[in-house]
Amino acid sequence: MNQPNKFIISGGGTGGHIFPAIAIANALKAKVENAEFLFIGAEGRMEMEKVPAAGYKIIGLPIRGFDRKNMLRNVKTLMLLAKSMYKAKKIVKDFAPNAVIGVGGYASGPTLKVASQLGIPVIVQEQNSFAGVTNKLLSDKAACFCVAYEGMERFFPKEKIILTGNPIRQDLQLDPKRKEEAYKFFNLDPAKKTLLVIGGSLGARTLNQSLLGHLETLAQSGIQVIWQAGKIYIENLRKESASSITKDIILTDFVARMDYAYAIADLVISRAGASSISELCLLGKPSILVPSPNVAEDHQTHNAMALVHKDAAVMIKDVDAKEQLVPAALKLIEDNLQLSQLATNCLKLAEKDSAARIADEILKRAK
Ligand SMILES: CC(=O)N[C@H]1[C@@H](OP(=O)(O)OP(=O)(O)OC[C@H]2O[C@@H](n3ccc(=O)[nH]c3=O)[C@H](O)[C@@H]2O)O[C@H](CO)[C@@H](O)[C@@H]1O
Repeated sequence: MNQPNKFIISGGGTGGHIFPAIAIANALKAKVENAEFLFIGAEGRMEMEKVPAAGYKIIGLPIRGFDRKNMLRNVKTLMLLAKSMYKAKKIVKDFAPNAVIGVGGYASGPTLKVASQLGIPVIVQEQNSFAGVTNKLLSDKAACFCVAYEGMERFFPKEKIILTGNPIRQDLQLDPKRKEEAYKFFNLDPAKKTLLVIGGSLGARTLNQSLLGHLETLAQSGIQVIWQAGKIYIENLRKESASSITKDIILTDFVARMDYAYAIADLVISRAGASSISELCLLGKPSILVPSPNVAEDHQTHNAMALVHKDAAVMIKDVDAKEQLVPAALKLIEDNLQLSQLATNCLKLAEKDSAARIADEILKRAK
């Protein structure tokens, strides 16, 4: 019997949906000879850039989110939704995949809906402890839901849930050679401690303001910092921080080589997005988590608390960050005992081989 080898993967919007999608494709590629992939994303969103950079083809739908405040704008949004459904149907029919995988985000709604209408098996991967709107709407259509947290039967039928963990990019694995390369890559000093600051895939205003307010202290602390500010914040931040940025502070909009950044990080300050948390656990990185208050049902606090309860991370609330974050980080990064306890405890929470396990579930259900 021929092995299923054609897959559509749909979703995106932020790195938290896109990178798991790429990890799933890579895992399928490792298992399936002559595998063919097509990604379906939303026009103008991050996936249209990141997916081709990972070597996969993507087509964009003209879809966008509903605006709760501006009803007039939603008339246009409805028209775009109809257009997206039509376009998705044509793409799915033409490509004729053996399975369609949804990772959350606007584009996965129409794609998964038309796939299920066409009788193609649909598999959903939900990264968070709280299900996204699109994924919830698919609860009766999908063949299974690969999830990362317990208790997801609040959102999906119990018999369809499989606890796989979040698929993490394989290229993040640490090795000593990579560490050496990483110091060179960032032009940083192996003799100094390194603090990595990551505001999720888009950057985080609160983290930026917290660092900006303590820049002098940071510059004089003797540690070095990789500071990911986010595409929308970087320009202003460069202006505001110019006089205090030393060669020990690397300010960037986005870290393309997260493998290098993690490799040399003694401590990570991070938002509590699902993939960020899974990566910190898999790599055993001590962290201070500052959950975003701007996400559905405060799910980042739930994500963070799963670690805090096991003494596997420190949490600082968004409202306290400006005052407490930098002093807490400077204290923790010098406390080798606490750093190593946090590292050991978060390693215990890692779900290994998630991408390969999800690929197996997809292959079991593909037509
Ligand atoms: C504000 C918002 O809506 N956040 C959501 C979004 O987060 P967000 O898109 O920030 O996603 P995650 O924290 O889950 O993942 C971020 C990913 O981007 C990568 N990365 C990040 C920064 C960088 O400079 N370079 C880089 O490669 C990280 O290594 C990681 O793989 O999706 C997540 C998964 O559904 C949710 O849990 C978050 O609540």
